[in-house]
Amino acid sequence: MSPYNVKWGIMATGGIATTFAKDLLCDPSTRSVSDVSHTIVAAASSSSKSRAEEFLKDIKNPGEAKAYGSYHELVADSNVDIIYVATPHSHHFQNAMLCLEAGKNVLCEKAFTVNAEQAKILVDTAKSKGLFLMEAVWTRYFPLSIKIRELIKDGKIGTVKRVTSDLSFNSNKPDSDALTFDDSHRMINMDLAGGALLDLGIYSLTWVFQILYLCQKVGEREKPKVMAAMDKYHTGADENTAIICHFQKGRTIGVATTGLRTATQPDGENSPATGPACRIQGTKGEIQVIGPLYRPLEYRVIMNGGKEGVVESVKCPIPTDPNREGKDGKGWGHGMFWEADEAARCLRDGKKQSESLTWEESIVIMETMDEVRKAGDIKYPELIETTVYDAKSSLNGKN
Ligand SMILES: NC(=O)C1=CN([C@@H]2O[C@H](COP(=O)(O)OP(=O)(O)OC[C@H]3O[C@@H](n4cnc5c(N)ncnc54)[C@H](OP(=O)(O)O)[C@@H]3O)[C@@H](O)[C@H]2O)C=CC1
Ligand SMILES: O=C1OC[C@@H](O)[C@H](O)[C@H]1O
Repeated sequence: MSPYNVKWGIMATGGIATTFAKDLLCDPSTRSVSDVSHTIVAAASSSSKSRAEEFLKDIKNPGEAKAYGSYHELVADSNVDIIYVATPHSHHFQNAMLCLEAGKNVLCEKAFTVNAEQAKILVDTAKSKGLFLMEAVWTRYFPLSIKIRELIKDGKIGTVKRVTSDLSFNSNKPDSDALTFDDSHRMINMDLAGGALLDLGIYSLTWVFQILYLCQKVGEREKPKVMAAMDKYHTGADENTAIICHFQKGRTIGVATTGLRTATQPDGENSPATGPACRIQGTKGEIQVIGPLYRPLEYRVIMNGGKEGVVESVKCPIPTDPNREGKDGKGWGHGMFWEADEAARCLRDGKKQSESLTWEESIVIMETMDEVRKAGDIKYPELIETTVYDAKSSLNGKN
C-alpha cells in the first residue's frame, strides 16, 4: 500500500517554520514510518514573495512548490491540504481563523492562542466546518512521551502524586539587569505575546498535563485548580513564573516553573548533571525526564527501595535522514516529524482532533495560562487579546 500523502502549506518563514519544513522533508522510512508521507506544496511570507522563494530554496524543497507573498494567497490555494501556522503567538488566532474560514485544516504552533476564549472560537470554527485542528505541541508525539504515558497508565510507579517540571533559560545579559533579547524580540515583546509562560511555560505545563490530565479516564478528566506567581521584565512580559495545578479529586499536584533568568540545566541541554527537568513521582517510584523538556532524549525509572538498584535509564535519540543536510554531517532530523505524522494520520482517518492533545485539553491549558496571567496581572494589547476575527487584521498581513 502506498503511504497516505499530505500536501502542506507553510505560513511564515521564520526559525521554526524552517525547522518543521526540513523535518517534513525527511524520508519517513528513516523513522520507520511507512503509512504516511508529506509534501510541501506552498509557502507564504507576509513580507514578500521573494522571501517565500528564498525559504523554499533554504529548506531544499525537492518538488514544485508555490511561493506566496501573502497569507491570504496561501489559504486560497486549492492544492493545499493543511496549513502549518508558524507565526508568533500574537498572530495565531487571526492566522488560524484565516485558514479555517478558507476551509483549510490547521496545525498551529504553540502557544495555541493568546487566551482561552480565542482557542474556543478556533475549535468551534473547526467543528462547524468539519476541519482538522491541532496545537503543535510536538513533544507529545515523541516516542519518549508516548512510552512514559504508557508506563504511568500501566501503574509502573504506582499512583502518581506529584509532577514537577521546569523549562527555563538563563538569558541574562552579563553584568546587567537586562536580558539578552532586544525589547522588540518576540520572547519579551508584549505586542507579540512575549514572556516565559506562553513560550516556554507551555512545555512545563505540557509535562504536568500529559501525565496528570491526559492519563485520567477519557470523559472524566478533572481540570486543576490553579495558583501562580509571576515576576515581570521591564517590557511587561513575565520573566519568572511558578504555577501550582491542584487536581483536587485525583489528589495530585503539578508544579510547573519557567523563566528567563535561571537555567534548568546550567551545564547545557541534555546533560543529566543537574538532575531531571521533570520528576513524575508515584507511590512506587518515579520517572525522571532529562531536559530540555521540549526535546527530551532520555528518561529514567527509579523504583522505591533501591535494594535491587532499579534505575533504568532509557535513551531515545531522534532519528535522522542521512540524505538531508544537517549541522554535523549526520543528516537531518529534529523530532517535529512525529507531530506531522499524527496530523497526517488524523486527516487520513477523518479525525478532526488528535487524541494525544484534544481540543478540550488545549482549551483547559489556555484557561490555566489565563489564570496564571491573572495572578501576575499580565494583559496583552487588545489587538492580540481580541476574540473578534478580522480577515483584514494587520496580523493577517496584506491582502
Ligand atoms: N515547536 C518548537 O520547538 C518551537 C516553536 N516555536 C513557536 O513558533 C512560533 C514562531 O516562532 P519562531 O519561528 O521562533 O519566530 P520567528 O520570529 O523566527 O518567525 C516568526 C515568523 O512569523 C512571521 N511574522 C508575521 N508577522 C510577524 C511579526 N509582526 N513579527 C515577527 N514575525 C512575524 C514572519 O514570517 P514572514 O515574514 O515570512 O511572514 C516571521 O519570520 C511561536 O509561536 C513559537 O512559540 C518557536 C520555536 C521553537
Ligand atoms: O518552542 C520553543 O522551544 C525551544 C525554545 O528555544 C523556543 O524559544 C520555544 O519557542
